[in-house]
Amino acid sequence: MKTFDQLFAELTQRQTERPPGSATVVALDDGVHAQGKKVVEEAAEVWMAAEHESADRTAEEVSQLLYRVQVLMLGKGLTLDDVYRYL
Ligand SMILES: N=c1c2ncn([C@@H]3O[C@H](COP(=O)(O)OP(=O)(O)OP(=O)(O)O)[C@@H](O)[C@H]3O)c2ncn1[C@@H]1O[C@H](COP(=O)(O)O)[C@@H](O)[C@H]1O
Repeated sequence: MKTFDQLFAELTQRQTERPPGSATVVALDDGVHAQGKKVVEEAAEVWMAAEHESADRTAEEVSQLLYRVQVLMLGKGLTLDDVYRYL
């Protein structure tokens, strides 16, 4: 189990260290256009799960959306503080 901030720290490390076999490294190399499409795709899956599936399936889709949002943030060069200052 990990928090949003812990996942972001882990993905930041992936971006810096670029270990082989990392899905995040591949997603970052795909660029912001592909990263944005993944955000939209996962957002739609969250919506569909919320309307038609269980709470647990919805939670799983939300976790994937959070992951995709973090990848896009890293792709765009954003930090957590860049976002948190608007909350
Ligand atoms: N939380 C995630 C995570 N969520 C999603 N994904 C990636 O997203 C893929 C699924 O996306 P798809 O668009 O193919 O999903 P889909 O076909 O819509 O699948 P469903 O939504 O139908 O399940 C997975 O196979 C992973 O590659 C993730 N990849 C990595 N993480 C975490 O990120 C960290 C770093 O991972 P690595 O970079 O792989 O080391 C680790 O803590 C991982 O647990």
